[in-house]
Amino acid sequence: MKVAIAGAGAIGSRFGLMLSQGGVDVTLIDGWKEHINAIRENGLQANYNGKDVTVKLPVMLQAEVGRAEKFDLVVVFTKSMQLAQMLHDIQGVLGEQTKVLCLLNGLGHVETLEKYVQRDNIFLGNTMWTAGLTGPGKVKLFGSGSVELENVGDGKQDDAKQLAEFLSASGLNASYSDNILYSIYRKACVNGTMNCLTTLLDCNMGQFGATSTAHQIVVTIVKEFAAVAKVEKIDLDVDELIAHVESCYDPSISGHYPSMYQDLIQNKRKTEIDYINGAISRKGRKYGVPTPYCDLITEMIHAKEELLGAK
Ligand SMILES: NC(=O)C1=CN([C@@H]2O[C@H](COP(=O)(O)OP(=O)(O)OC[C@H]3O[C@@H](n4cnc5c(N)ncnc54)[C@H](OP(=O)(O)O)[C@@H]3O)[C@@H](O)[C@H]2O)C=CC1
Ligand SMILES: CC(C)(CO)C(=O)C(=O)O
Repeated sequence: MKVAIAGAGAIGSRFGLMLSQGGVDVTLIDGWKEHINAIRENGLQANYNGKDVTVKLPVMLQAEVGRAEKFDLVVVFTKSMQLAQMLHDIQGVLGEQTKVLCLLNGLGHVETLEKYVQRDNIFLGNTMWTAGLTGPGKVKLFGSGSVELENVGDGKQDDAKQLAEFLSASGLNASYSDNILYSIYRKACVNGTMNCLTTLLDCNMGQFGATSTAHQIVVTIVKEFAAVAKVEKIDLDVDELIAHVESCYDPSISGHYPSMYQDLIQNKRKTEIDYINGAISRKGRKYGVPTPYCDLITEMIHAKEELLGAK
């Protein structure tokens, strides 16, 4: 299977590396010139579970994708606000049969995907793998993770199951979910707590979890997500979700600085807050459900973006 990772930042690079080590023909596509040039010249350099590994992978600059050979599978891994542009730029390598798997954090990506990809070819999911960029062409990868995915098109369950098996063959620990909207909300609860709180408090997940107020803040935010999801007929199991969020304090991943922290604190880049807590605030307003913590967090992250001059 010929695979492209469209959006080969931190987590896209992890997937590229693991698939390549699993023997898959994988190409990285990204818009960041220095990053793509560094991988082209020196390979993708990873500190992978404490060992230095270099992997030679074909790369393409997003703006130069053109009409190269079609891929069988494209895994999109841009930031939420870059998704539409990426899908626009890679049209030339999407064939009639090309499956597009979206594992971005956040809510509302199907609407964007459907503007560029036929519904039958869209697969949606999320991942608990972690990754961090340490410079152009360089990533730090540790810990373990998982992927959950489902078909968006009717009757494409078998394709989704095969896709999960295909990813698992490279160690990505993927499974088919028959209720991916539930899983996406479940993952959004992790991002709606860990990502914004570590960013506002300038700490990693374990350090946040060790504070005396962590549990109460997590409980309140998860309850806001659950109240909004309920209006959409998705019944979140609040206790299980709190335990799931708090599994981020496990020593195997507690040292991770979430992707929002990497964006704003490390790289002074704008965040995905409007697709996470901001999405809950908007939905809450629409449905008449109060979401005071998500409202405040969204405003505070935007204020911090302004203070740090994020681009
Ligand atoms: N990192 C993680 O551990 C996880 C991330 N996710 C999700 O996956 C998606 C992708 O996230 P992630 O891989 O972290 O994103 P990254 O920020 O690492 O990469 C996304 C894009 O941002 C641009 N970019 C990143 N850093 C720089 C820089 N220093 N200078 C210039 N451009 C840069 C690049 O594209 P361009 O130049 O075109 O802007 C890159 O493709 C998001 O939805 C995220 O929430 C999900 C699970 C875990
Ligand atoms: C859950 C977590 C924190 C790591 O998978 C993540 O999704 C992120 O860093 O954005």
